[in-house]
Amino acid sequence: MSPWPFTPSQPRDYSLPNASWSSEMQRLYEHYNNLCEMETEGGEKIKGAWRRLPSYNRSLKYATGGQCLSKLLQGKARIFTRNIEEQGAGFEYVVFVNKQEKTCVCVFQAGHLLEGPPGHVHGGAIATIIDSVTGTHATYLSGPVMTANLTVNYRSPIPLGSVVLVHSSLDKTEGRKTFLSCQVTSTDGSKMHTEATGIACLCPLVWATSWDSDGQSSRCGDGSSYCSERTAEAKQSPWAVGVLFECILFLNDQFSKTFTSH
Ligand SMILES: CCCCCCCCCCCCCC(=O)SCCNC(=O)CCNC(=O)[C@H](O)C(C)(C)COP(=O)(O)OP(=O)(O)OC[C@H]1O[C@@H](n2cnc3c(N)ncnc32)[C@H](O)[C@@H]1OP(=O)(O)O
Repeated sequence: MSPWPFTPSQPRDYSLPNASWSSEMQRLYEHYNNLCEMETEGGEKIKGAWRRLPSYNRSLKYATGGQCLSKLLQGKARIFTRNIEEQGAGFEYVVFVNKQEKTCVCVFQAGHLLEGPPGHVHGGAIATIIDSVTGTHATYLSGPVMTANLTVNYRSPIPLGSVVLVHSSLDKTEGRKTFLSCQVTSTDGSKMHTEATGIACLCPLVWATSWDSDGQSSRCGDGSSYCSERTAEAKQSPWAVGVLFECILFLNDQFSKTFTSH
């Protein structure tokens, strides 16, 4: 690892396969990944309806130029679902979105550190993956959001180590609010594990950016007019605002350390 924080490099994408993925996880990854690209009759490769979204371990890495800055400014902060170093021990997941249908699916393998009831996944961990998937989906559709409401109904326990599908769909948008429904099911769809609804609210301060139709760069999706206005603002200064925000957090952190050490 370079000691110099400004060395440009690609951030690690945690949604790519690793050795801990079970054959079922790998199979579903390949299934949805194949839907991201289609072959025409002439053998030409074209984009399919689905996109795989990258996943990083620090929020600033999603912003333009954030890879360098995150090393300097985000200190020890980590995205909750990506903070367990051991592969396969925590949240292993990959998110795909379908822009046309405004749906999203996450293939989720729950590791042994997520235990709640013996041999089964903790309810808080289930709510966490639901919040992450609906939050990611709403960000893709509307722009950077905060979860305002999440209502979860647990229908049947999820065995530790198993692979499940987390489906998120858009119910409606209303001003700054994006209403989503979510179901966690077995991979063959025969068992309902969890159902949830959520309301995501566009952030008052647009400090980060979302993915474009390739699921890669930093632009808002085709959300409401509010979102379009925000997109225009975000395009002008997406990471300048982010840097300012992060600087405030960083200085705040440093001041806190100084005061608590005396
Ligand atoms: C982003 C790029 C990075 C991507 C990383 C992706 C990977 C990670 C993804 C991880 C994702 C993880 C995600 C996370 O974990 S986010 C962390 C958990 N969430 C929070 O901490 C949010 C805390 N709450 C707030 O900050 C504010 O309350 C918000 C911002 C939500 C609204 O406060 P704000 O002062 O701005 O606006 P407002 O009060 O005028 O309300 C606006 C509208 O919303 C309606 N309303 C408000 N609350 C509720 C409610 N409870 N039920 C129903 N409706 C509600 C309200 O009536 C109004 O409606 P209307 O009057 O306009 O009709």
